[in-house]
Amino acid sequence: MQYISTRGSAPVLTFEQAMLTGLARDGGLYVPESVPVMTEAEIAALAGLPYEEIAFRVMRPFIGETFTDAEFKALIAKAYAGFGHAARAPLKQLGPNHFLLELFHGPTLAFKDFAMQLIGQLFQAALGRSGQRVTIVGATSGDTGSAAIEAFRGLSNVDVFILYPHGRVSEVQRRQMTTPADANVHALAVDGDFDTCQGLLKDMFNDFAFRDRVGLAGVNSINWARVLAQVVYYFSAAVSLGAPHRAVDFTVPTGNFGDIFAGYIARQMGLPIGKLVIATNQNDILHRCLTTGVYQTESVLPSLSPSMDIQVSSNFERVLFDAYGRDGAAVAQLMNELKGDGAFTVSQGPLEMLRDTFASGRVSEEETSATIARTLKASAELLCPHSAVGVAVAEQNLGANPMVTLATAHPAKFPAAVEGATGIHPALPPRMADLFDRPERVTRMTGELQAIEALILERTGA
Ligand SMILES: Cc1ncc(COP(=O)(O)O)c(C=O)c1O
Ligand SMILES: N[C@@H](CCOP(=O)(O)O)C(=O)O
Repeated sequence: MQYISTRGSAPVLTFEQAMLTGLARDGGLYVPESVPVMTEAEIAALAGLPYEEIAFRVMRPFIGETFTDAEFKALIAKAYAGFGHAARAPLKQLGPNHFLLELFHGPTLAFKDFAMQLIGQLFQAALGRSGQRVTIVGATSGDTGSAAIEAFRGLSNVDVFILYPHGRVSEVQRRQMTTPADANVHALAVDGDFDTCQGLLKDMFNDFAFRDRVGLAGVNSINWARVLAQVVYYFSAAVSLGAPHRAVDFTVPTGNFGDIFAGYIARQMGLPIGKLVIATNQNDILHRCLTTGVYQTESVLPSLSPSMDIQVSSNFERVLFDAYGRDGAAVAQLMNELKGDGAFTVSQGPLEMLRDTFASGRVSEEETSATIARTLKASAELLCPHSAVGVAVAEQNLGANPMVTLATAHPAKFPAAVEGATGIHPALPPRMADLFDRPERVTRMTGELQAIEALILERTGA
């Protein structure tokens, strides 16, 4: 299995190289050269298996020779051992044909743990045998950062720097990033929004001298391994609802487009997914793009669902690559327009492909609150605001197939939004009960690239 860049002019890599590389050197994102397809019998055989075994069977064809089967199974087992639910990703029924996939039973209470706990293991194994040292830099709107810190804290061959937008993450998210005492963890509060942080990260990857000097690695969903690990729960959910013998629809609260892109890959692998629905908050660039054909950035509006306050959805590039017939030059041209003008127009053929592949919907702040309140009343399920965006859009898209909405975070990560909607203050799990008593450690930064690079060089001694 080989990996190619969406911009067509970076070296072709193995799974291990793509995982450790993050962003391609031509600025593109790595994707598999071709997506392996599972037969109907292979998919049917997943029903009833433990999550870890499904993970092994779904991901194995993508990893090539990087790990033996026994090694890979052991790493998967370690990755999910700390989850607080035996099913890892349990399904709850919300209505006659509507299910919630709870993805928040990992150590940091968000879906990011599914991929981050695994790539923590994969990085350790790969770096352990090569003796290499890396500097992980991540951009976060709140959840990726805490999941990355949890997965990499305390490791001797990794430093982890997390850039988050100052004042734009929830207090629980901030404390999850600023309270770990490990010397290899560095939380940086940056003036700006998530797009500022992600832009800085991409600039670091494009600064080859810096990138090579610090051994830069990325754990955002620009890293293919992140997407791959997220493909698994589409399979586990769908087979428990009758796939491959019937199709299942999914609605995904969407920001950086990594999670829904994982659903797109699951469908390409042969999983019968009917509708694949993008749910956005008021930062609705993806919904507008599908509706009008124009991908036009606007300023990011702070919302009740801050982790989705994103305008530059990195993984959209991956689906554009397919929509443009895997023409890397055409994708590079669109991305240059985006960088220069803040917008691009999708041509007619690719737009039709996108519209055939995805449905979409946008949810206002009022609807988000109302959905949290309504769902609690109807189903006794307390939703986080991101999951509420998903449920609201899913309800507009219910059809004959079972609909699964991804519940991407635990309500206790966003107590103000949940309390505002329901009057209930969601409690953190007991293991995190002292989060507000732990001392914080954070460095405030302006959004200046050179200053951040200088700080990373100084802290790593590179
Ligand atoms: C809680 C939550 N829901 C949804 C999303 C959106 O996911 P994605 O960026 O993969 O589209 C995020 C951030 O990524 C998140 O943290
Ligand atoms: N919502 C995310 C934004 C970054 O997404 P990623 O999946 O690309 O890491 C966050 O919580 O940080």
